[in-house]
Amino acid sequence: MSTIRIGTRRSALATTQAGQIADRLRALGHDVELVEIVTEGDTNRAPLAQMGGTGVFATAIREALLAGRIDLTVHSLKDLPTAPAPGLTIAAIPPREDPRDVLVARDGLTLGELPEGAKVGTGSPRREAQLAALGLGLDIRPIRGNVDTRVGYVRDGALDAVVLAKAGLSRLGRTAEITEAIDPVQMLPAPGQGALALEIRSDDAALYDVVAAFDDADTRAAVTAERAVLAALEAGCSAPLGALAEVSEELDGSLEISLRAFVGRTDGTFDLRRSVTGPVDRAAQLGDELAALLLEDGARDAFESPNGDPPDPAPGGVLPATATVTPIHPTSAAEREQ
Ligand SMILES: NCc1[nH]cc(CCC(=O)O)c1CC(=O)O
Repeated sequence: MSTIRIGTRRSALATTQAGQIADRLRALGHDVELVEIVTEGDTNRAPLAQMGGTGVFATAIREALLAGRIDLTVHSLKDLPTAPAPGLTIAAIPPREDPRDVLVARDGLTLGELPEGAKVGTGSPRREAQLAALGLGLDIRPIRGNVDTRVGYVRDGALDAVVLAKAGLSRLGRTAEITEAIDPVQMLPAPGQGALALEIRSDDAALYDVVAAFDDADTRAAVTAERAVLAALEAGCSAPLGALAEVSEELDGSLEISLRAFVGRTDGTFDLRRSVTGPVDRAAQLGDELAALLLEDGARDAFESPNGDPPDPAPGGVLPATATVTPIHPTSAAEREQ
């Protein structure tokens, strides 16, 4: 097989994730080359929520895939829109890292030890809403930037703490800076957090056969359930929504998913948490059922700001339960943007 070109963003996290997959492919005897792709999310420093919604990071990379400039890309699944990309296939979802959010605080402090009024940085409405719901009187500050920049705000004293995904820190070898792994009872992660998605062109059957071996069925089932909640609520990646599915083995040997979700308001005035359980082969339906429960109990209110502004619409759609190889359907750039 010819050289496998892996497209990656320039950030430390993106190149590390792509590099780890490159290493695994090389260990199987393949030639691999990393190709850097610049995305709008990398060049525009505006808050992501203001930058045209879902898929800021994914769009440019997917265009490079469809154009044949690269053969494979490694997405952070939580940054990937739920709408399927015509002509592309998620060939593998490898075993997930710890999906939890973590606190990096000054002086080794935990959430409970932070003083009232402590400045906590996050650019995520989901994290902001769940921090606010704790009722600790924290002063939540909007921040953006890569992992190094965000941790830097604590190190240089600008902030008392920041909240980050544990998976990002562990992939960068920086777990020593974590001062608390936040219990999902307090903070549910983003759908797909800690998982990677390996995407290829749908007609690249040879590469599919190589990459599909990296797929982990339990992780795929879990993130399918989580992303179904996101899609059914038409929430988009910047909504104050958290979801976590955990797969466990029952006494009879069958595999069960336990799925929890949160929707809230960033000011903490709305906080709704519900859960469902069921067999792994019903992952997507469980997500739909949980979304229906949340809607029944007023989830729509969470996505409307207190001044009554309607939420940003986002396209629906769920990740396929199993990857399929389908021929490319030519699509316009406008359709791919969705
Ligand atoms: N939105 C940025 C982003 N995308 C994926 C990760 C971390 C790794 C992961 O969740 O897979 C991060 C950093 C963070 O949220 O702290």
